[in-house]
Amino acid sequence: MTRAANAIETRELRKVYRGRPVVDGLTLTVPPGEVFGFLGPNGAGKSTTVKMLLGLVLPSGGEVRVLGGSPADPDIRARLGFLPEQFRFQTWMTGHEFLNFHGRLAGMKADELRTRIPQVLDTVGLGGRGHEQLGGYSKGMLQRCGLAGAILARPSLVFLDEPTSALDPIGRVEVREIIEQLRAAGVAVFLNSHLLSEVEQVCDRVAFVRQGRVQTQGTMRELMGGVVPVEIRVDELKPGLLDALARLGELRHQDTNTPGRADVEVWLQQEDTIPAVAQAIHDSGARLYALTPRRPDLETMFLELNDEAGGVRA
Ligand SMILES: Nc1ncnc2c1ncn2[C@@H]1O[C@H](COP(=O)(O)OP(=O)(O)OP(=O)(O)O)[C@@H](O)[C@H]1O
Repeated sequence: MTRAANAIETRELRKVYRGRPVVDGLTLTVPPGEVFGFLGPNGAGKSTTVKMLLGLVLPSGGEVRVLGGSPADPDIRARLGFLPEQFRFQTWMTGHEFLNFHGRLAGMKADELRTRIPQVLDTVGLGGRGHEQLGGYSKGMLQRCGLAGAILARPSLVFLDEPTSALDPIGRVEVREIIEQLRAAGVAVFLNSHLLSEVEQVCDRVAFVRQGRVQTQGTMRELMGGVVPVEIRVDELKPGLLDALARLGELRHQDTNTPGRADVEVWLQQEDTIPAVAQAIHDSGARLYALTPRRPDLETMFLELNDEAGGVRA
């Protein structure tokens, strides 16, 4: 372990429920101050992993360290923030009381909370609403309040589980800005979200997990480097054209439902193959109307990985 401890380190982490491994040898490293996206299909073991990282669930095997120590250590726990996906609030409390309660549980002093609570309410866009009862908050306001609770005690590592699921587009942008601020302040963020475009915009690195194992992880650039989807529109699929395209890349989609028009999507391994695609179309005698390389995005990557693994869900 280096002196500047990683925010998260797991090695061969396992959790077995009723004889079935749901986290199955998961190895991850998240350096301090990094925004890390944790992605995977439903049932992949993401929440179970987060619970082990927070010390809420005991691993069946392997190692887990957060902020250089054990998540069971109260001093380490005091430096963790957590916004669960399904939060339950005491509806009779005001926003301010809720934060005060959580702040006291985290060991914060009354003096500090008096200045810190209005600050975090402002940060999450609830400035001036702290005196209202949570029972009267909208879903989005509750989620904002939960986020305020997660960052209240100035944690070094924050877990955000679907932090924008209840928010409108403006709220989503605001949460992204809060995540950027956390990064700038050196706080590591472990983000679990099905909104891939959101993850793409904010994360330094992502890991794809499937059936309890990390399938791939890397920076956005590393992950996106591998494949170039190209959309092609021709007047008709002349004989041999599909075969020729299949030799150049992987055919992912075709649509010949509209008379006088055929759409094909082919995934190439490298940009340099694009001229050969144009040549193959020309050689087939088809008329070319569009040849559009798409910048690969996380969604493409996600679907590709899911397909490779057989697309079976846990
Ligand atoms: N306490 C438990 N007892 C038994 N099985 C469990 C328990 N918690 C989770 N599981 C099982 O472990 C598997 C992984 O669940 P987990 O909630 O970690 O997945 P996830 O990746 O977070 O899914 P989602 O994206 O749907 O939230 C699922 O098959 C689930 O049924």
